[in-house]
Amino acid sequence: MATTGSKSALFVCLGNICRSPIAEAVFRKMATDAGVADKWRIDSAATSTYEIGNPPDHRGQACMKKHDVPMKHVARQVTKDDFMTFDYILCMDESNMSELNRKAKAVKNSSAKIELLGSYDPEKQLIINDPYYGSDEDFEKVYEQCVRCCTAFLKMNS
Ligand SMILES: N#Cc1ccccc1-c1cc(NCCCN2CCCCC2)c2ccccc2n1
Repeated sequence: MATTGSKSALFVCLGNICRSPIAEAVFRKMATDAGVADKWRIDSAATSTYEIGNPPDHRGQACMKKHDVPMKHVARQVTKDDFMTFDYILCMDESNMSELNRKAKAVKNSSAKIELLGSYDPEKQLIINDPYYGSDEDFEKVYEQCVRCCTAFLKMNS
């Protein structure tokens, strides 16, 4: 019997051009491949205003093309509405977490569960580090961590 429950996940990082669009795209491909994409609202956002309106970083685009994962996103900053409408807000590091918790305090009825995406990693790599000043290798590590974490997160919510 088809379940009607729909769920929602917002992936967040500092600029929404490196880590969170990769996580969003990886999770969307997994949900699609599992035949449950229509049950999910999936998006990504930034804690900062640094890159609003920009596409994902070219190094991340190259990484995703290499792994045949479609990625199409325009950077945006997290909104008060996000805290009221998403079930999960999944972020990358402690700085994202503290910034999100600070923002959530200013939202009257914030209901989203704010968690580190890395808390789902079976290899226990809790933090997904910012690759902005890094190499293609660092983007590959972000991708591998997102695959492990999104696999576990989808399984837990299926
Ligand atoms: N900040 C920091 C930081 C610290 C350690 C490691 C990486 C970063 C870092 C720096 C970025 N943009 C350069 C500075 C931006 N300007 C900072 C001052 C206000 C005006 C904007 C990033 C942009 C997009 C995604 C991730 C980024 N991450």
